[in-house]
Amino acid sequence: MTTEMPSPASPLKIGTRGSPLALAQANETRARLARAFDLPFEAFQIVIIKTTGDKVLDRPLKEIGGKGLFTKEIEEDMLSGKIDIAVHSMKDMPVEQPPGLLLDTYLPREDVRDAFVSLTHGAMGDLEPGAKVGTSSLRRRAQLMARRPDLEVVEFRGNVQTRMMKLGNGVADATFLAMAGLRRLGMEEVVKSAIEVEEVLPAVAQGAIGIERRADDSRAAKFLEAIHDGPTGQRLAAERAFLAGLDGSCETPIAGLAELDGGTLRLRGEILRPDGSEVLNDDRRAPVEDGPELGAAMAAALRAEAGEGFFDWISG
Ligand SMILES: NCc1[nH]cc(CCC(=O)O)c1CC(=O)O
Repeated sequence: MTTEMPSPASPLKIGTRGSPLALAQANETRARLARAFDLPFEAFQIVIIKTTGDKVLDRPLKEIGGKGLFTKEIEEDMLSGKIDIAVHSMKDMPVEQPPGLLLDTYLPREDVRDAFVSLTHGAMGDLEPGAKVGTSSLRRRAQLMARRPDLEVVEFRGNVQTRMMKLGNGVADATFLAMAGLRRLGMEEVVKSAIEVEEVLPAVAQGAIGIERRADDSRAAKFLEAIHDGPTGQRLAAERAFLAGLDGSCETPIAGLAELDGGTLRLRGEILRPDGSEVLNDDRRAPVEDGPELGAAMAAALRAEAGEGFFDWISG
């Protein structure tokens, strides 16, 4: 079977959420595809899909609950053929995909660090006791409370523009955002300081863009193979195995980062009680091809160290 080339008359359809960050990521994917195959941009069509997570803005995500809040509608449209591929922030993706879909293509990873963002303070250390930090991330909340129990955490949702407005209105004195997202939005100027991973370990898969497709779509497979970044894939294999081994989702305060050092993969992992009162860390190395085993082994070790109560507390 020869692969039909996408053309402006018969484009490859790229599904995405409509947020500014999601659109920037979809456009980056489109540009990379067009460049790799020397095709016009119009051979790749961006299709915006509204998800439950986009519709419900007035409640914390953990209250709305359920996996795939930002992906269900997109995956349904892919299975029904309305779109061919979908672009996602890997940080937000469940470790397993629905039957018939594959998520195994990654663009080169951006900066993995969190950024300290504030209109009034330069770094976390400048915040006076009682200062308010806005975040809706359980990981960032727990990490902050572990380091600075004297600060107040306030619930903070919405896109980057909304969060900057809330800082301006005094809802919070500071917030944490991923460097990667701010870079992709061209908004790096709001960053007061980048937080090194030794200080705050980022979320699993932070800074990585993944592209999903139907398992039986050979045309999509051929196109995605050309833009896949192997090293990012090796790193995410370890990180996502770690998350899977902890039954982790966006509802669990877990951090993890894999890095390549020649033929060696270094994985750092962290689990926290939601109130930051206990933090468990691990740091291990393995050959690059053993990422899944490395992640699973670290998850098992931290699970054993934490004991049952640690996780009951998380889900309770
Ligand atoms: N959960 C929201 C989300 N998902 C991906 C990013 C940023 C881009 C990335 O980490 O790849 C963000 C915002 C943030 O954490 O600042």
